[in-house]
Amino acid sequence: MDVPFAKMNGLGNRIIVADMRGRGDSVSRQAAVALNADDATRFDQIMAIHDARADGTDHYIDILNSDGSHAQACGNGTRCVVQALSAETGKARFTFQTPGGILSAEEHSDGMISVDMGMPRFRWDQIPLAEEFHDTTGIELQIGPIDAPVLHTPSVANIGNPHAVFWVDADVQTFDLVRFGPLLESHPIFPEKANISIANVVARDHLVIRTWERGAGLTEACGSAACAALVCAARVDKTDRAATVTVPGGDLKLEWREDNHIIMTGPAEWEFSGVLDPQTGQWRRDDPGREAK
Ligand SMILES: N[C@@H](CCC[C@H](N)C(=O)O)C(=O)O
Repeated sequence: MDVPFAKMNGLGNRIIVADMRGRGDSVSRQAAVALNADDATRFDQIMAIHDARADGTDHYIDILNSDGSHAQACGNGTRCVVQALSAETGKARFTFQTPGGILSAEEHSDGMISVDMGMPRFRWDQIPLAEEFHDTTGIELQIGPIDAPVLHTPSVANIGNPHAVFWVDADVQTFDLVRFGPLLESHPIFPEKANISIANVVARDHLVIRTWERGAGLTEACGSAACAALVCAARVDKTDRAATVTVPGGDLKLEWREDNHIIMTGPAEWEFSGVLDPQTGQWRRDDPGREAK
């Protein structure tokens, strides 16, 4: 039976929110391939809303990357889920169980949405890495010629999902992330692969990043990568604990609170709604009158 869905985005991170409540299945890999084959529904992540599976939570959220792999966290996608559920219920606060843990989120009166992305983890076996590194603020990894690496010594963090952040003092757009990203994403040092970001600290309260996402490739925004860049910078005093992180799609406001929780605030945008078959990916619009603004 078909399910309602919304095509949305979080600063250009292409999100499909699928309403799987009341069903025992999730969106199939076949459906993901079919949706990605259509320009209108091509996505970076699918956020599948399921009935709650843990006390004190509103829903379980399953996260699918565009290559069919499952992710543990999706900051931009979580904001889209909040906006969709808030429009349906009139509620502003939600608690979700995700594969990466329990997330709380709130939609503010100005439409911005804050997500508590939980606490970062920095131990080598929490990222995870394939070998022991005592100092994860900069691990031995580089790309390019041995004597003149293009990118090297990344910081690593787990934000529910694994991240590597390479620091540069140049425009992040000038690095060939399309070439380097897939090589680094699947580097043997990352047994669960990794999201690869290039980060430029432009001020103590402002970073600019660009991300090659695990399982999705180059995206306009990656919320968990923005969180990784901030905490990796702040833990070595490159920045303060609160900063704006600029991604190609726009700005996110982040705060790494003293209680070790990371709060990410940003927008979500509805594009169109429809219904889809979660097994085949066949879909149709159901609300032609309510086109994106
Ligand atoms: N775009 C997401 C991250 C989605 C998951 C990531 N590709 C992974 O597999 O770890 C975000 O906004 O956090």
